[in-house]
Amino acid sequence: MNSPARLKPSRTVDEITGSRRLRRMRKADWSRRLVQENHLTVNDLIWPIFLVDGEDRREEVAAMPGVFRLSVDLAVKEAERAAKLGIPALATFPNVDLALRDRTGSEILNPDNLINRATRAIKAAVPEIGIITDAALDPFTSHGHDGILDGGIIVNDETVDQVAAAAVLQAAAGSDIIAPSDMMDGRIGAIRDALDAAGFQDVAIMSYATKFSSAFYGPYREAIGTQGLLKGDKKTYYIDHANSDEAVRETEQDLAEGADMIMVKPGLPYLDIVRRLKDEFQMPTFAYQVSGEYAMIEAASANGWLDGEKAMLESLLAFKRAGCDGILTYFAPRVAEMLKG
Ligand SMILES: NCC(=O)CCC(=O)O
Ligand SMILES: [Mg+2]
Repeated sequence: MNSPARLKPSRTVDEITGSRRLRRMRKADWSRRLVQENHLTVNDLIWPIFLVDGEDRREEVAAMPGVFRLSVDLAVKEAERAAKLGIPALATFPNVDLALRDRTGSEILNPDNLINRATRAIKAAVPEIGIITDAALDPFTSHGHDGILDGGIIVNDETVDQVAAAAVLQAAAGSDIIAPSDMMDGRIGAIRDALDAAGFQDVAIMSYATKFSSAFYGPYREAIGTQGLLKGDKKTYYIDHANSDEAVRETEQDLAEGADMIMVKPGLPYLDIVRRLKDEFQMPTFAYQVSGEYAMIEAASANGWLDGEKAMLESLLAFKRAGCDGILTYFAPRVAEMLKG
């Protein structure tokens, strides 16, 4: 019989590899640590947190076990914890009272809206932590879209005006980085102009340069309460997930308009985009490990189908390997605890 095991190879492994045996450096923990190329540290973490009105309120997001909507007082406590853990920055996302949502998302222009109140409270209590705010309309609109809806169309330019005005209010509340997630054309330049005109030259912009139309945002929509509201999809403004050149064009434009940092979203299924953008632009590059990615790891882990902790760490290190300078991740406090201990 011609069993493969019995075939005599014509060359030895040393002949085949030229004695370059790559397993040599993998033989022990110490040698693996010595040649490890990428590392995850607490400095790589941005923690997205969800906000809700009220006091002493802490509601778990059903599709995101371990993730909570927090009233501002509790968000301040979590910010204190994050700062103690060494997490550099938080990104806040509000679940706005339904009564305050309307067709144009006008509540985003309230200087005392949930985001701005949270920013002020956190900055007052924990000035050393960075605050990143999203100047996007979706938590504020009655239809869950990221723009002003007019005759069935998400109108670009009116949305940009409103987002730029909201960015100034967020900066005035103490936000350090404005991170607009809506993908309207021209928003980065408009926000930069508006911030500069208002004297906020030092407030940075992290562009959601490449936000793809994706099924992985599902649990987030539950978290901010837009899942029942959203009609249709966001394909007229988010990037088609079939495209990669388009992501380069979007990023080029946002950088030309004044973005200080760029972000890719979702994360893990889009590492090719991360690598491409890092190679092309050499800018501070981030990825958002979104709600659906978190939920997948958590669900599989809860079922005993994979080791959740290991999968979490592996996924985060993969972002570093792909070229990320940092990751927005709901795992941030858990990872920070682990890295500390
Ligand atoms: N503007 C922020 C998001 O859309 C987050 C999406 C997610 O975590 O699924
Ligand atoms: Mg763009």
